[in-house]
Amino acid sequence: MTTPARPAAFVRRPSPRLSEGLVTHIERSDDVDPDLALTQWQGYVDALRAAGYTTVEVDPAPDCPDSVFVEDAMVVAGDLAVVTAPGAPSRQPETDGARAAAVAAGLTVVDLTDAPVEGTIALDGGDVLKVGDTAYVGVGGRTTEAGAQALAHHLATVGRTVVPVQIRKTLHLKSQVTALPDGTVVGYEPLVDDPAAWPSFLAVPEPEGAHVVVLGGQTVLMSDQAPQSAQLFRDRGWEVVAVPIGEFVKLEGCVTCLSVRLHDTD
Ligand SMILES: CN(C)C(=N)NCCC[C@H](N)C(=O)O
Repeated sequence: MTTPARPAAFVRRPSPRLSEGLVTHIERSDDVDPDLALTQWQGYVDALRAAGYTTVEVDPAPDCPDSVFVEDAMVVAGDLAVVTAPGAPSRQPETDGARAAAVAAGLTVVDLTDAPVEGTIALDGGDVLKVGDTAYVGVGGRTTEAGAQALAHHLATVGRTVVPVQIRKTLHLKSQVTALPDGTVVGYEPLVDDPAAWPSFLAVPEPEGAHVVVLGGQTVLMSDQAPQSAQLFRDRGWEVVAVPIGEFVKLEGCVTCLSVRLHDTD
């Protein structure tokens, strides 16, 4: 067992079948380019490394078109990894590799479904937005009420509290909002179910501007498809690393979905 130096991030190489990935809230694009996707994925991984992350590759799952969106297969809080129960049947085989990687990384690994909860337990990691000791969980798309309750059961063991949030407009909660360390929730208003539900909401001018990965310090990673939002973050004192991820956006992905981050304080 080799525990990666932190900050670390799990990533998963795109499947050659990426273009067959699921789309729910957007129109299917007929020009997903697997070679360009691989180049963009490598650029994303390089950006994490340049920011000081140790990247750990989860074994590829070539038969799972959406497996590059590794965030959906596990939720990590501190040293605990909760292997999820993806809401889409085609994505359920992705969890075996995620579990193996989490075990190999020396994390304490539990299965979401091992929880004393009634009802159908389903949850995608993209529905879990962590802000301090709170995990907001989007319910209504891929994640069920029982899934949120099961996550609450597991995260309670590491002192975290789950707050369910109903979602309707987007695939995942993190498709509509992400958060800065001070609790500011960032979103593109037309795609946010209820901006007023967030105590500190920052509206950005582009859909892709809603997705930030805080790399530590004052740096955020985001898509290069949101230049005005990037400027807004710069004006607020953030350094922005912008990466091209357009091939993944065509499949309803964003910067958060392409990795699972492990921080000392997470
Ligand atoms: C925060 N987001 C958006 C995610 N964590 N995952 C995106 C998964 C996209 C995939 N085609 C699907 O439909 O499952």
